[in-house]
Amino acid sequence: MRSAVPASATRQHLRQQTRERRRQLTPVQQATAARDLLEHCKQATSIINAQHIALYLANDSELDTMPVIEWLWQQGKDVYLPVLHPFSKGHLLFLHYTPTTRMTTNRYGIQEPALDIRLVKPIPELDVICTPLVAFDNTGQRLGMGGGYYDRTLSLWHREQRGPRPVGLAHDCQQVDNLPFEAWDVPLPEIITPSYHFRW
Ligand SMILES: Nc1nc2c(c(=O)[nH]1)N(C=O)[C@@H](CNc1ccc(C(=O)N[C@@H](CCC(=O)O)C(=O)O)cc1)CN2
Ligand SMILES: Nc1ncnc2c1ncn2[C@@H]1O[C@H](COP(=O)(O)OP(=O)(O)OP(=O)(O)O)[C@@H](O)[C@H]1O
Repeated sequence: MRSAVPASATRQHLRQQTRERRRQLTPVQQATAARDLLEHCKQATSIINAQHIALYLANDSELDTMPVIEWLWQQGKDVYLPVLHPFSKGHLLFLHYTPTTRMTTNRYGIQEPALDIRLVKPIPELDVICTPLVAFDNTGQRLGMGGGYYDRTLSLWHREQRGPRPVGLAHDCQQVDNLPFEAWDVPLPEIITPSYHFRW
């Protein structure tokens, strides 16, 4: 008989497993992955047609987005980064990011723009939100770091398929067979990895 393992325990276990796999990538593999990601992004209509694009700065062996960000700047696109909301727990703000933006380190050790109200972009005005993730499956289900930050950010998309379009970015080794998901988990309409552009 199968014993009942709570979904939360399985999710936690999957998080640990895929984060560990990602950490095994060598610096050369990371650099190659970042370059291959850029090549896919250059072909992605969702990105080509967007002007206001949110990305993230890599942390904990996540796929490095810096080559994509530099290419977007060259294309004259506006790039935004997530900032932990100063008082609305579990929510993100998105701030304009340029080569001269003043940066700070948030409570998770991730680099983010220093809070400046003038740089805040209301979420509905973003065209695309490139989301970090810890694991994904072959239906576009996504498992994040566990804070629910992106699930909240993408709730409009989830409910009504409007607002900024989410595009997941991940290493190939973050794909898993079966992701147990919860009602609030937002399935992604596309995920770009170094080797493939998934669309659902
Ligand atoms: N690069 C990047 N930026 C991002 C995210 C992300 O996944 N990647 N986020 C996506 O939501 C938000 C931050 N969310 C996070 C949620 C939980 C933990 C976390 O549990 N970190 C520690 C343990 C706690 C701690 O150090 O205080 C860990 O690494 O285990 C980190 C980030 C916003 N910025
Ligand atoms: N739209 C939402 N509104 C309110 N609470 C939410 C919402 N989405 C998620 N949550 C809460 O956030 C918590 C963390 O969710 P979950 O474990 O799915 O995060 P995650 O997808 O791994 O993280 P992230 O989205 O930050 O990358 C859950 O306890 C859930 O109740």
